[in-house]
Amino acid sequence: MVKAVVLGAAGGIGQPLSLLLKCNPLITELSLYDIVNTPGVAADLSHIATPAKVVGYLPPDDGLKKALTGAQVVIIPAGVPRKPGMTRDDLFKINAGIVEGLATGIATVAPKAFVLVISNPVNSTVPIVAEVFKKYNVFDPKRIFGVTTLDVVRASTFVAETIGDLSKSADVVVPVVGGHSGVTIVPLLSQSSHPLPSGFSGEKLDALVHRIQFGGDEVVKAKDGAGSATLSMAYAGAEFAVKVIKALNGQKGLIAPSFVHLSADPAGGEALKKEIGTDIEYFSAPVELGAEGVIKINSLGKITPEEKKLIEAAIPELTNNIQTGVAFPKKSNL
Ligand SMILES: NC(=O)c1ccc[n+]([C@@H]2O[C@H](COP(=O)([O-])OP(=O)(O)OC[C@H]3O[C@@H](n4cnc5c(N)ncnc54)[C@H](O)[C@@H]3O)[C@@H](O)[C@H]2O)c1
Ligand SMILES: O=C(O)C[C@H](O)C(=O)O
Repeated sequence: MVKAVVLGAAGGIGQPLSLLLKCNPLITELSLYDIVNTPGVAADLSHIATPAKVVGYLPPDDGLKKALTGAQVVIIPAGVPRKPGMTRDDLFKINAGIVEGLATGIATVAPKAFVLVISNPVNSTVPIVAEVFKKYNVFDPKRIFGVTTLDVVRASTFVAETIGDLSKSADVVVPVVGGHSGVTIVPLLSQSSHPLPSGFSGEKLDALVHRIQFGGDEVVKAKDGAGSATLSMAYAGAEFAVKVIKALNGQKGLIAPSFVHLSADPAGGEALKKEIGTDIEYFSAPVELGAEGVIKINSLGKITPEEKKLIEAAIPELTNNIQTGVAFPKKSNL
């Protein structure tokens, strides 16, 4: 019996994500919350012949509280998306307050739930959720995840394209670490389960790294003002959520990169901090999942000098994004 909740469920990501969750038989209750349209989305999904009972909630009559009551997994795709010319950081002004409000709801109603943050800028919104949870004395770093799975999905697809065999894309595994925006996205292509063609180096390799780092821009540009990635994000979000739910149900050996507070690791993430050469608070790294959340944060493994440079280049922006997120709830009156 698993109750999953989508906050922002009527949006571009929220609807297809809710569809994929409704299709997963591991979920028995699916609550959809948004400031608009959730009764319709829920009625529509509720006709699908799968186990989950779907209910839609709106803000009046304690809708958020009702949606969250008894939740084990809460996924947050609420917030505004980018338009061409914007960075993810440009979304902070609006999305920080939205995420803070929703995090307050979770901290007070379902403080033990696993929280999966999709709303951008992820490098800052995850620290906002953590700070709100600290405010309410319910912070458990093992249960708060920034969803960076879309970067992993893109890396698999683009590597399969490079190899010239898209049929392999679902099998290609490439760890992507760091954060979720531009240069903070660091694909460890040297660890790809499917090696790149021989001689694939220099400018070609740089171009592939760049495409993974800035894959979001491709979609924003193509959508031409109508938003950013929604369908691929729903796919990626459902993939990560299902892994978390399987771990919650006792399945062992599940590992996925996620942007987490490094104190989620029993050893405080000290080994990872040494590997990346900095005392940063949050980082996306492969985490081992268990019934209580993060069991441990894995080592990045053997990385090339070029990948080390990419990590070094990621740290200043990442540090800045994290500080912006950490500072936000302290300044707010919520
Ligand atoms: N982590 C990632 O990899 C990733 C990928 C794609 C998009 N995103 C981010 O996800 C967010 C959502 O993108 P989208 O395309 O679905 O946007 P969208 O505008 O289509 O949908 C957002 C939804 O959030 C709802 N919402 C706004 N305020 C709310 C509140 N206070 N409570 C509940 N719901 C609220 C809106 O009503 C809307 O339905 C954006 O911030 C986007 O940048 C992240
Ligand atoms: O690019 C965006 O703004 C959305 C998302 O973060 C993405 O990577 O597609």
